[in-house]
Amino acid sequence: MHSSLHDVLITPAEMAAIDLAAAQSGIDSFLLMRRAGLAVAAAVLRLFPQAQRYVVLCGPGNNGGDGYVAASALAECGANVAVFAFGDPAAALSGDADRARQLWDGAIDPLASLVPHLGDVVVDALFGAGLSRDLPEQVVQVIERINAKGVPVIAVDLPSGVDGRTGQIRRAAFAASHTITFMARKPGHLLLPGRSLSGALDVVDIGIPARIVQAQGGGWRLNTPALWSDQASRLDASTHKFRRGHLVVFSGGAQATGAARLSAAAGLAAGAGLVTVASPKSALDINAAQLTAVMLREIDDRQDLEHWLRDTRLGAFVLGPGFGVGDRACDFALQLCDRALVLDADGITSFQERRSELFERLAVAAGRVVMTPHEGEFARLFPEIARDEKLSKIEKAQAAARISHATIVYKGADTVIAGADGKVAVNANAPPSLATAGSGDVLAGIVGAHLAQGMPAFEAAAAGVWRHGAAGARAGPGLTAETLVTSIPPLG
Ligand SMILES: NC(=O)C1=CN([C@@H]2O[C@H](COP(=O)(O)OP(=O)(O)OC[C@H]3O[C@@H](n4cnc5c(N)ncnc54)[C@H](O)[C@@H]3O)[C@@H](O)[C@H]2O)[C@@H](O)CC1
Ligand SMILES: [K+]
Repeated sequence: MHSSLHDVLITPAEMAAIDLAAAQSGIDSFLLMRRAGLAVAAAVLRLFPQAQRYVVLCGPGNNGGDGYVAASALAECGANVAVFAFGDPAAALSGDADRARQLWDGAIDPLASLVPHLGDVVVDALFGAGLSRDLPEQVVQVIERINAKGVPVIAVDLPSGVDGRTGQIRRAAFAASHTITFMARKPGHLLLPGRSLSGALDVVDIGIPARIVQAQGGGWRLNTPALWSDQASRLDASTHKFRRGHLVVFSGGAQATGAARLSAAAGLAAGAGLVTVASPKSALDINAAQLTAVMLREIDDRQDLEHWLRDTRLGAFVLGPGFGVGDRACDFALQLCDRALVLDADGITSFQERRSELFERLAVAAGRVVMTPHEGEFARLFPEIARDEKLSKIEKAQAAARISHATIVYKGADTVIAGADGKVAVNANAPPSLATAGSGDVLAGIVGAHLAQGMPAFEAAAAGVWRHGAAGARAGPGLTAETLVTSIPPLG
C-alpha cells in the first residue's frame, strides 16, 4: 500500500469518484483492472499453491472484470481454473470488464451450477464496491453452499455481500480467509461484521496516484498514532507533576468503588501527574484502605464540588464508572461541561431522560468533553440514531457527536471516535480479550489522563482508544483489567 494512504478509509462512492478522476487524468482504466486482477492471482498462488482447482466467481461489474483477469493469469501459470458467472456475462458486462471477459479463453458456467469440492480455492469476484442492494436468492444459496463446505475464499476488494460503506451484510456474505483490496482500506473492512468476514486484508497499490485518492477521500481514518502523536505532550521524567496534569475520578458509594479506582490507576499509569479519587463520605474509608499513589478527597454534594472547582489546577475529570445512575451524576456532570471531562457508563445513562439539558450545556460551555458509550449506552442517549439502519457505525458516531457537541467514543470491537467538528477514526488494534470486566473503566482513565495533560478532546480520545488496544495486545489473552493497567504502552 502507498504509505501516505495507510490510515485513509475510502467509501465505495469515493472509490467510484477516484476511478473517474483517475480516468480523467489520462490513466488507462483497463491497466488498473489488469493490475488488480494480477495482484489477486499472485496472492492466490502465494497463499494456496496446492489447490486442486481455482474456482473464480465473476459478477456483472468491474469486480467480475478483476476476476476474469485473475482467471486468465492463473490459467497461464498452468493452474486448473473454473469460471462461474452470475447472470449472462455477454449481456451484463461492458467496458473494461467485458474486455477482460473476452480475454478469458476458457468456459464460463452459470453460477447456480457450481458444486464446491474439498481442494477448491474460491476467488470471489462477484460484487465489490458496486454492491448496491441485497443479494439475489441465487447468490445467497451459492455463498451458503461454499461457506458450509469450508473451502477457502479469497475475496476481491470485499467479500461479496459485505457493504463496503457500513460493513453490514446484504442478506448473506462470504467468510473470506483473505481479502485483496486496492489503494486503501474501505470502511467495510474495519466495521463489524465486515471486519471478521474479510479475513486477512492485503491492500495493493495498483498505481492510482495517492493525491487523487486523497483528493476524493472524505476524511474517514483508521486510528493510528499519526492522527494524534503531534498533540501528545511528550512525558519526560523531569516534567513537574502538575504540568503532567491532575486527573480527578469520581467514586461511587461504599458498595461500588472498584471501578473508579481502576480508572484512577489507569490514569496514573497513562501519564497523569496526579490523580485524586473524589469520594462520597460513605466510601472514604474503603477507598482510603486501597489507595496509595492515588490521592483521596471527600466530595459529597454539589456545593463540595463547586467549592473544589475553584482550584484551576484540576485538569480533567472522569465521571461514570461505578458512580450510580441518577440526578447526582447529572448535577456533577453539568458542573463540569466547561472543564475537561470523560463521561462514561452511569454518567451517560443518567442523562437518558435529561439529554437535551446536557447537549444544550455542551453547546455553550467551551470544555473538552468525551463521552464513551458502549452500544447499550449509545442507544439510551441517541435512540433515533442507533435505530437508523441506513447509517454505518461511523456515521452514527458522527451524528451523535454533532448533536451532543462532544467527542464520542462509540465502543465495541470496532470502536469509532468522532469529534464534534466531524473528524472521525475507526480503531482496529483491540484484541477480543479486551471485552472483560473493568476494561471500559481503564479506557476512561487513559482518556482522562490525556485530557489532564492538555490534549484536545478528539486526539485525547483517539490516543486513549489506541493505547487501550495496544495494552490489551501486550497483556495477552488472559488479561484482566488490572494487568491491562500495567500494560499501557508509553505515549508517543
Ligand atoms: N475503483 C477502481 O479504481 C478500480 C476498481 N476495480 C474493481 O471494480 C469494482 C467496482 O466495480 P463496479 O462499480 O462495477 O461494482 P461491482 O462489480 O462491485 O458491482 C456492480 C454491478 O453489480 C450490480 N449489482 C449491485 N448490487 C447487486 C445485487 N445485490 N444483486 C445483483 N446485482 C447487483 C450492479 O448493477 C452492477 O452491474 C471494485 O470492487 C474493484 O474490484 C478494479 O478493477 C481496479 C480499479
Ligand atoms: K468480491
